[in-house]
Amino acid sequence: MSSLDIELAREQAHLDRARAELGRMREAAEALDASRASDAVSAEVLSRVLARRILSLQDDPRTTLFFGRIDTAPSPEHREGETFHIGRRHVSDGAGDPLVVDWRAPISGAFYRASTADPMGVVRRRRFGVDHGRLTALEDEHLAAGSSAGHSALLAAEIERPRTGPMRDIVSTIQPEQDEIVRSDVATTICVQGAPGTGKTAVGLHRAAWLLYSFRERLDRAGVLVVGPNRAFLDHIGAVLPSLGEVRVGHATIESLVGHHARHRAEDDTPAAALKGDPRLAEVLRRAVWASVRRATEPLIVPRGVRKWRVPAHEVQDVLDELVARDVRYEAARALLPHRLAHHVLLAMEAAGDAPDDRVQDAVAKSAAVRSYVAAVWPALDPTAVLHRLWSEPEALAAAAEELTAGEQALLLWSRPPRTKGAARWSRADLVLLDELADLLSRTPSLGHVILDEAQDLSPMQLRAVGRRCTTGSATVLGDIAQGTTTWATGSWSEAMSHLGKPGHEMVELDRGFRVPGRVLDFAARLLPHMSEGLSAPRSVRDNPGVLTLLPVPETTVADQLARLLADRADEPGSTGVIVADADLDGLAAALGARGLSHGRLDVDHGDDADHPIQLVPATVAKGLEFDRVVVVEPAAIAAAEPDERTGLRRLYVVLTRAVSELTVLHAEPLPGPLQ
Ligand SMILES: Nc1ncnc2c1ncn2[C@@H]1O[C@H](COP(=O)(O)OP(=O)(O)OP(=O)(O)O)[C@@H](O)[C@H]1O
Repeated sequence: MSSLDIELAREQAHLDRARAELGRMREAAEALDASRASDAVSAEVLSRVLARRILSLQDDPRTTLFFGRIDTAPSPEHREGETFHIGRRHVSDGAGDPLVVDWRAPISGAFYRASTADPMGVVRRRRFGVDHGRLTALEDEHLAAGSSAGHSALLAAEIERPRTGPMRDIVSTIQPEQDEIVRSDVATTICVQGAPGTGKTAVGLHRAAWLLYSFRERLDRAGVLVVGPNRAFLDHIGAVLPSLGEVRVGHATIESLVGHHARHRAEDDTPAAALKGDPRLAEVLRRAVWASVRRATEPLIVPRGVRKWRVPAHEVQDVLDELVARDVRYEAARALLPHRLAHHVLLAMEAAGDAPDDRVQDAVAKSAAVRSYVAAVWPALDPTAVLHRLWSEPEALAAAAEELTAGEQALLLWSRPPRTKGAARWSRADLVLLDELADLLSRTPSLGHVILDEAQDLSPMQLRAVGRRCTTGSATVLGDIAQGTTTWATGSWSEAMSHLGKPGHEMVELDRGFRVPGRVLDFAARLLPHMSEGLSAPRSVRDNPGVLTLLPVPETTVADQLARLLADRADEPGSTGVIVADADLDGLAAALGARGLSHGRLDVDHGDDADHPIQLVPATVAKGLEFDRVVVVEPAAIAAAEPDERTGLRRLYVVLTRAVSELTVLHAEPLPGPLQ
């Protein structure tokens, strides 16, 4: 046996012991009896906590309990130094001593960040190779000052591994620059700009897991939410947090976030959609809501018994003015109004020599006279009624929209207004405005933390919708200006962050690409100078330079060529994505079906499906996804489907950067200029 084998056997013995102790921890949790709690409610809570704990103590035989280890330098307390095994969860022995420490524990930070330049008290970092739950290899890095940083074959193998099925966690190979983001303080809002495949999504998800571990009580209560561009993307990333033991993080698209006020049943044309996303609309809506508070022109008259009490209109107006000037929501102020008015009635009673008490004030506040007066001067509103009026009545819109030109107002008005708010066909952009209105009426509750992915595509009004869900919490905002494919995509992060309501954020850039191999990335980067100014070309850290094939074919043979290409690769491991202009998807799906090629479809509401190694992907759904092999069919058609040239090239940049090992570009039309 070599010394390496002996060491590996020792580590395997440690793993076996850790597994046994995890079993003991699970049995101990199973033996706890929730029914012993002092009352039924506590018993219910306790049994839920126990069930969760038992679940978290399950051992997954496919993985090991640890993937790394650090040895610390000797210290006065530990003359031999200490050893920590780093894994997905904490495991301790019967005496409470740790056998495995959670990757999120403070001590584990050194596993990810220690370097020869700054060893952080670590003398050796060990990584393990793993196969089917057993240790198969180990690799040591000596970090004592002066030694040179080595190349990690295990790290490289992890980065190079073929991709199948949904996204996996990267917990064993988080890079130092990524770890800094993951472990940023809970109060910090971070914006991460990064080229395709630099690990933004991975970092955001690991940050969520780290935050929940480090601030469990606060964040469990307040909630953590991941917001992504579409369902296919959420399905692609949806397994990462559960695999890290975090099952209580919500995942939402912008549409699902704002979609509870009404259903989306219509599409705006691009200029109207862009205008509805414009931040000036926030002021228009605010004015429309507060314009509903009328002037008090009549006195308030409250009959009680044989007497009638009177509050003059100017006194009522003072009450209204005071409530409007307070920084509270419309409905909250409305709820205060009856008592304020009743107070003035009481003052009138006292002035007349009566001595009314609190019960009288309550009764007056609830009286029919006060209620109908309040309904007249401060009417109850609902978001759909306000927006229905704005889009139907030119005068109402003009009164609220002084910052919009007449032409802009005309864009917003319905040509044939629906008779009632219930009959309105709301667009996606309308739903965001309805959400803004709902918040003007009653404050949206804030979550503890929001992870916002592909944030570059959000309109200012959408950013506000996300921002109001983390007013008292913090956010991690991930995106790439170069991948902005909406006409309202942001050109500046500081602007986007101010719409989100987080101007005091930290800005970080990731520039090491883990997905796309060098050849493919260089090809896609040719588009950059034609898309936006000042975007630096991304760098691939992949060992594999990748395969890039440009395949011009006669138009009539595109489907045949594609079918042949896919059939040739059918036995190779890993996933294949065929990315095609949305309008061509049905035709191509039928053509592949007719040629006997089984495939899945990643339409907007259909995520990763491991049963189908070949997926047909509409170009507008490809963002954020990745496949081992990608075939991009007819780039010119993909670019031409967008409303302008710049957006077309950006869409192309997104689809060309989805491949992990091989990109084939199949085209009958000439390639767009920069790619020729
Ligand atoms: N430290 C790492 N170790 C191993 N793999 C990594 C690491 N960081 C990122 N990856 C892998 O690189 C790929 C790209 O990561 P991710 O999807 O998070 O990038 P992204 O920046 O969000 O890309 P895009 O902008 O295209 O959406 C994923 O397969 C991810 O697992």
